[in-house]
Amino acid sequence: MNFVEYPDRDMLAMSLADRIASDLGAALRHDERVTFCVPGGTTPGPIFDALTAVKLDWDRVDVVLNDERWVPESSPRSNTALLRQRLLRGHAAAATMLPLYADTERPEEALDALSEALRPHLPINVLVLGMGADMHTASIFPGADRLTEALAADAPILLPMRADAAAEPRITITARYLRGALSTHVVITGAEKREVLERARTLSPEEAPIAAVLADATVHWAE
Ligand SMILES: O=C(O)[C@H](O)[C@@H](O)[C@H](O)[C@H](O)COP(=O)(O)O
Repeated sequence: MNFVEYPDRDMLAMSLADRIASDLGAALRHDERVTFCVPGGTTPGPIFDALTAVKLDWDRVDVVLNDERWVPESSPRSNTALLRQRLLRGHAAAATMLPLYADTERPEEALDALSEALRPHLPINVLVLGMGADMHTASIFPGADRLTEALAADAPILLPMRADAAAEPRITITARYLRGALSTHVVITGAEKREVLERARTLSPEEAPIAAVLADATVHWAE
């Protein structure tokens, strides 16, 4: 694991956006289409804002979320809506969003269709992940109902996930396919998450799901 510390959150957002742009640019030189997988939640907004100003062949980039809350796009908790509002704008408006939500009551009903839509876009070229203070990443939560399956070496691409810490059912890319990414950046802010991340390094993925992806990751942190 590499750890990079920034003087403040603005610097983190600008520097990480540069780094992501350079990873995407390198991938675009090799591949006709490139998969860029990003977190929802509150941390990545400023990084998305910075990326919208970057000139790239965005029309060859497919963007997909790490995970989604099973809520319609009209909900303030929709990560899909966050992507539309903060990432798919400016230059990045030319990118294609791969769906991680469908208008069904339960994620189980849409699982096969969403998995098949994602399959041709794997492996992920550039992966950005967040982490919760409980050490979850994507929607792989400690204590979640399908945690062991989501961490398994033979896991499917996507799994539905329910956990006490998650307000609604979720759908998540499993650890196997997150670990398959060609470049991985974890973005965290604040003193608490830094301590939590250090502790996670000493724990198993069952206890600390973020530990499943740290080996090849660069962690980006600002107070
Ligand atoms: O849908 C989500 O919530 C995310 O994809 C999730 O994995 C997120 O990255 C962490 O929960 C951190 O969230 P914050 O950035 O809001 O702390």
